[in-house]
Amino acid sequence: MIRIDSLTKRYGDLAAVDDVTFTALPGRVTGFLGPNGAGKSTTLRVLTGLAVATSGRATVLGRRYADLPNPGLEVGVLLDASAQHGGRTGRETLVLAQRTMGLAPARVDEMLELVGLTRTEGRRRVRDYSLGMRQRLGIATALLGGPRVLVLDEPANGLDPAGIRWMRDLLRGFADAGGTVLLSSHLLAEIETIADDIVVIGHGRIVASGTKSDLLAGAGTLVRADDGRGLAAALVAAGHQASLGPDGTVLTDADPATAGRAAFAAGLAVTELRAADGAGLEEMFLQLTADDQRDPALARAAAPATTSGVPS
Ligand SMILES: Nc1ncnc2c1ncn2[C@@H]1O[C@H](COP(=O)(O)OP(=O)(O)OP(=O)(O)O)[C@@H](O)[C@H]1O
Repeated sequence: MIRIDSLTKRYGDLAAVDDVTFTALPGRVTGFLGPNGAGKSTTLRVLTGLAVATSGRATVLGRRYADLPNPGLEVGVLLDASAQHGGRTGRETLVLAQRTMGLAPARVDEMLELVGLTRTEGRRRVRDYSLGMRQRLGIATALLGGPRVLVLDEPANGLDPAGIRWMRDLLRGFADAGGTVLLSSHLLAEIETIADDIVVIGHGRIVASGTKSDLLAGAGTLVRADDGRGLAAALVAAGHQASLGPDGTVLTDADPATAGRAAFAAGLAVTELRAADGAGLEEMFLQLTADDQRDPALARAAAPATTSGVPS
């Protein structure tokens, strides 16, 4: 289990992470979702002891990362696949980690095989690896010590579609076997296909979190009319929460039939009406995390779908 508790990390005046609290549970894949600069990497860096928190606490399996005697045996970490030493071969990279962790040498070849790097590729220098191959090597290093927890920052970067499917299956299997997976991404679609629980961060703050199904179920209804502003006002006047998105669609917490009736009562012709589902989640993600598009009404509309943390 991973616990992030009232975590704040400041760089001068900037609160890169601002009072963030959430939990990643065993047996589940938790997606940590946010746009560029939202504070995902900073949170993961504090969690893995690479940055010091200004306040609050981050623990893995009940302890701070720095207090784990042989961390690689407890938690596998991949924060930046391109940061691996370019002058070493993939195999050497794994051998070094294997010796540092005090593992049997056979683990190296097992891991190369597991991540789909051939013997020939294992003998090539990392500087000659594609980004996708570096991700695979990074995942091999993370899994080497047989940890119960995985922390991955944008692990799908550089992977081709088959690679993404491979990684998804690998992480699913890891969680199904009782492991805890926390992975970050700025891509909703990626998180949506892989995660059981989703934590959305924007401008250093958690803006929504819960199970994926809760977030999807609470995504509401998307309605469009020629007069979007009038439509949003009519829905609010009828007692619903509604917000006008940048593309003219209105996201409301009313069900589709109720939203359609409210528009009809206001004399507005509806040109599109559907359950928001994933589109609603995307809309919510975009609006809750982008300063210039943020709309307090939408934040309120999203509120019933959110919880203070991933349910335990
Ligand atoms: N060492 C640092 N010094 C100063 N500011 C920093 C430092 N590290 C991160 N920041 C700032 O903190 C904020 C959060 O950055 P962070 O890298 O955590 O975002 P992110 O969500 O991981 O983004 P991305 O998806 O682009 O990787 C950004 O405004 C970034 O510029």
